Amino acid sequence: MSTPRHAGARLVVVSNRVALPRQTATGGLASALQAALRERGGLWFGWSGKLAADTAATVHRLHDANVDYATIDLSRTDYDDFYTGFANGALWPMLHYRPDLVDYQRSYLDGYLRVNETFADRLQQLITPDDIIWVHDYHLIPLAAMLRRRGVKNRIGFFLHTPLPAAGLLIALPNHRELLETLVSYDLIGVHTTRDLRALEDYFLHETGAVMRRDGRMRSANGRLFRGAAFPISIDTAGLAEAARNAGSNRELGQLRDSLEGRSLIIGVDRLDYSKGLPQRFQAYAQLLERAPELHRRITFLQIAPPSRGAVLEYRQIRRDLERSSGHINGKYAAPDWAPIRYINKSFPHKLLAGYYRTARVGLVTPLRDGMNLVAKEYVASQDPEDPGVLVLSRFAGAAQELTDALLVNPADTEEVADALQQALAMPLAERRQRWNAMMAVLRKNDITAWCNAFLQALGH
Ligand SMILES: O=P(O)(O)OC[C@H]1O[C@H](O[C@H]2O[C@H](CO)[C@@H](O)[C@H](O)[C@H]2O)[C@H](O)[C@@H](O)[C@@H]1O
Ligand SMILES: O=c1ccn([C@@H]2O[C@H](COP(=O)(O)OP(=O)(O)O)[C@@H](O)[C@H]2O)c(=O)[nH]1
Repeated sequence: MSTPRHAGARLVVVSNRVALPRQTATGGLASALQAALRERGGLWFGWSGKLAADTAATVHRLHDANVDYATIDLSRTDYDDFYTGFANGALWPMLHYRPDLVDYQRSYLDGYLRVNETFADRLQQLITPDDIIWVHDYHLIPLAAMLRRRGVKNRIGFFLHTPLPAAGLLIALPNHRELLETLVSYDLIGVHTTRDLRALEDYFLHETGAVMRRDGRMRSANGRLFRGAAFPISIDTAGLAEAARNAGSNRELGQLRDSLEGRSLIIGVDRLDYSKGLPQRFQAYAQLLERAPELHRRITFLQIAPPSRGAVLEYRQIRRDLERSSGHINGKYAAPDWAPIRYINKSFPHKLLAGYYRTARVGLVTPLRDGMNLVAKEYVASQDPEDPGVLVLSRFAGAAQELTDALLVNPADTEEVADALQQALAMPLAERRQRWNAMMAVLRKNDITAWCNAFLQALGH
């Protein structure tokens, strides 16, 4: 076998969201890349998460545990147009099959392109010709094209962390071709699942005039060779399992356990995002309470939902809706000594979450669409092998392609979700173990290191 070109080369990761040391990373991209980079080392370049008078006036440098960080601030206007406006007001809903929520404005697209140009300028000053560059997510689609225009010849890979809908939907995005065709400047485009890959190839072959070659690469209309492939992202499986094992002495975990007084815990952990299916999840839980009075006082549903992207209208709306709906459920079913739902708009550190997951009899993960959903994988990895809990998982999370031993549900079918909750709560130990072992085998094989190596191996060839 030939030596992959990436062997020994420095890895330069570029993403909008960067998990700076000692920050709680609420978002799968940040959690996953943090784990991948700590293992392999390299440079991580992206947004600092802060606003300043001017975009990228300074490049902030930091070194911690094998990783160099280089981050830039954004001006208020660039944050509004690039992050809130185009990336999360137009691209995110489109990529999550919600064209009805797309708020497309030319000024947002201009801001998006402007920030990508700034990323290209700053990045060019940080890289050397041997570096392998790995760009992440929908915020930075045109970055490679902009780097190529500046003469950068390095291998450049791209990974899309969201789902990719079918071409028939993508073409509803104004100027889709100008934007998406820039992807051909990458040497490799990674997506999570084979469904996303089919959509990618279909888009290029049928909408842009690219052709598929015998070796699996595509040739774009302007003659560039590039390739798409599926790499389901994963977690630090062994690390999570260890954190969950060791969480026992944590004071906050002890407080949660004491407060349960022997009740079975159902846990949900999601950014407060309309793609996560939270209103439907709350409705399914209410249906369970309605149909199974014998479960009253015997179960508690803990939903952790840190606020996210609050500058986008839909995110503020969903927050209000869920406050109403959780209040309604407690108002209707609670007793003086029992609240059926605990709903928390706060983020928790990974290590504590691992203990919470292990305490929960059921992990409830029901996004309407999700690129992968790392919470589903973290829940499984955190379980006690002797007494594992049950994962109820949406068919429309990328994770469902691998975690086929979860109880798979359609999140829009709230009766089905209520059925699955009932089944999970009553599941005998032997079946729980058998399902957990099967899922854990998948996660041991495809952990974050395997994911990172698979992508870089493919990019190196
Ligand atoms: O950076 P934010 O705007 O605060 O949002 C957090 C991240 O959300 C999305 O995460 C995705 O990546 C996960 C890992 O691949 C995946 O499991 C999940 O399904 C995706 O939703 C977004 O794609 C990231 O860019 C954001 O940083
Ligand atoms: O309070 C919280 C909530 C979430 N997360 C982490 O945020 C990530 C969420 O990733 P996922 O892929 O499930 O969804 P995303 O938010 O990226 O769409 C997971 O690693 C969670 O452990 C966290 O650390 N603290």
